[in-house]
Amino acid sequence: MAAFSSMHCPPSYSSSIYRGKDQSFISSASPRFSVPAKAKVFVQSPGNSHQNAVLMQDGAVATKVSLVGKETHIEKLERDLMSITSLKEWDEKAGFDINENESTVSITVVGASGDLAKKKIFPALFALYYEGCLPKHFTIYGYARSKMTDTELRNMVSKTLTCRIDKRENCGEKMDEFLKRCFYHSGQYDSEENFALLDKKLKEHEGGRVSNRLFYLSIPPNIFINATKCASTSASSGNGWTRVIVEKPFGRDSESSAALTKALKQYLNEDQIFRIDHYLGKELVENLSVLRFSNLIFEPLWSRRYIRNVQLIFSEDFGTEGRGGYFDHYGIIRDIMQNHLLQILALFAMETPISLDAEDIRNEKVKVLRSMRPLRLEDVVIGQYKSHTKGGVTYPGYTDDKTVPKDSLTPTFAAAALFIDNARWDGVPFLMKAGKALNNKRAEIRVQFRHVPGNLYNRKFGTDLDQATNELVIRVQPDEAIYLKINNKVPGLGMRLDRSKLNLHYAARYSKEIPDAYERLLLDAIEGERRLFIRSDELDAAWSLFTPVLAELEEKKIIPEYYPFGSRGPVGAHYLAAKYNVRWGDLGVEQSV
Ligand SMILES: NC(=O)C1=CN([C@@H]2O[C@H](COP(=O)(O)OP(=O)(O)OC[C@H]3O[C@@H](n4cnc5c(N)ncnc54)[C@H](OP(=O)(O)O)[C@@H]3O)[C@@H](O)[C@H]2O)C=CC1
Ligand SMILES: O=C1O[C@H](COP(=O)(O)O)[C@@H](O)[C@H](O)[C@H]1O
Repeated sequence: MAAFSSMHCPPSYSSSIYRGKDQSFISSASPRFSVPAKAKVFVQSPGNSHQNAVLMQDGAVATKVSLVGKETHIEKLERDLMSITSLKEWDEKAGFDINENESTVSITVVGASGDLAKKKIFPALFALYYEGCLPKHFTIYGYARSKMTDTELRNMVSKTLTCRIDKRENCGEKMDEFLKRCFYHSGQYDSEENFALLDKKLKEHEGGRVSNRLFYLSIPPNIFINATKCASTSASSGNGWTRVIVEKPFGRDSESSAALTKALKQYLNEDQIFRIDHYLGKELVENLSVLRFSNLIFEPLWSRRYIRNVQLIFSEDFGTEGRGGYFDHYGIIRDIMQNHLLQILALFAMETPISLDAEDIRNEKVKVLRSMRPLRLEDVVIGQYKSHTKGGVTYPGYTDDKTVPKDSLTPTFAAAALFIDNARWDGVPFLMKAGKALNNKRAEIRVQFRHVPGNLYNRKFGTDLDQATNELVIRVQPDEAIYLKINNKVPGLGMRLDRSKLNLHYAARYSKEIPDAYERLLLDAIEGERRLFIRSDELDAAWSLFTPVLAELEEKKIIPEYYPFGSRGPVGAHYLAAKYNVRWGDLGVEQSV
């Protein structure tokens, strides 16, 4: 059967076959098949009246699936292969064996000695292993310049691995098994020879099987291109797929991003590039589309007709902590808004995609981004945290970080008002707020609905109608929840109203621990599922919204509003919201639910 199928790690769309374009069907199972690069078509579901064909593009599985008989979709397929109705027959005709014993996946973490690798990537890979989501034959290689033996890597990695709260059974044993599959190769990021040596080692582990290779570039952006070049020229798979996960930042403006894309495409096809935005892998971000498109009650309200404003809020209660050198070159707008918050906005605001196919979803996201007005300077407020002493403890200011220039104007906080000029969202402010060293850590989406016209109960709310507005809150983290604030009669003989919450609190509703975003994204990359990765045109559209204002902020040397470490951030954010008749929803007294 399929190399990576497992009862424990269903892909996002597993066990469902759903309708795509022109009555075509998209099979969830398809991306799980590891098919050699030369394959053109693969027909599955023998005996099923909806025979599915999976088109291959440059060695990657594209989930465009057609009903047999729909000539428009199958014209391009090779006729002799069209008649194939079983895996066995495919193997015989195509001359490949895709039995799971015959294929491998090698995952190379480039920059394995770094912060992200330790904090997120290795733990996510272990979680996938624990859940039985990695293929039978897999090998993990750490690659970096630091000198380390396999044992030293294993020691380093072992300190970062944790067991799930709800799944501790055999966890220690599983860790040992996992660590035995981890190896290390020391090399320079710009050395084809060093990557060729890695290739040799990978081949030894692959033992002549079809080799699929995933490179995770967990390195500073200035070395992305060299590492891609070397990995692609000296360590690509000869008979399977090769994919590269690229971490953000994808440039620092339209021009540098386009240059990065161009350079990457010298060595890789777009289909091989997996630009990661880990917010897309977060449970509640993934759930956004489910909430909208599989509940009748939300989609009809999802427009300027009923929604007054949308707020996308990110805050952290710690500073740049050791990442000041990186951060100072980028700032909060590039670090959080241009990617994480904008991606959420696009998913939130997009039209219904034709299907759940990656390209259909990404097409809709691009349309939203292209319908947006570039951000204007007058719609942005920036801030920077300064040192603050509280309870006898002194918290450092941003420029106290030794890697940050003393006169840095880099924003660690920003608020912005964005607009989508399309029929659905015309005039609705989308407010973003992102900051470090604030009073709490959270990420949420707040949807404030319009006032009820001619509300019979207006008198009960006094003059502040905002108090009575319905608000839908999607709390992405921490303590995931979706709740809707409604007006309700307080039980009793009188007529007193209060605001109550219809509350879906994940910890109370689901006993299962929520997987880390990196787990989902790594699994998707292994399976060739691109839905949660950023396509180059999305990236271009995202940069064109922010590039002009970023340039203006820098050219005009706009001074950020200073705010104390641990505070609620600059007051300018309130004025910006007030300009559009909005009040930030996170500032009211709101008990955690
Ligand atoms: N850390 C995080 O929380 C997040 C990081 N990212 C992105 O992920 C990527 C990796 O991040 P992170 O792990 O923090 O990065 P690190 O700064 O920890 O760098 C990773 C590794 O790259 C090597 N390296 C560092 N600087 C240089 C340099 N100037 N020249 C050559 N090699 C260098 C080092 O390995 P060695 O010296 O052994 O070769 C280091 O261990 C970056 O692109 C970052 O922007 C994205 C989101 C969050
Ligand atoms: O991409 C980034 O994200 C982290 C926040 O991620 P989270 O999953 O912990 O919310 C942020 O700290 C970092 O500055 C940024 O580069």
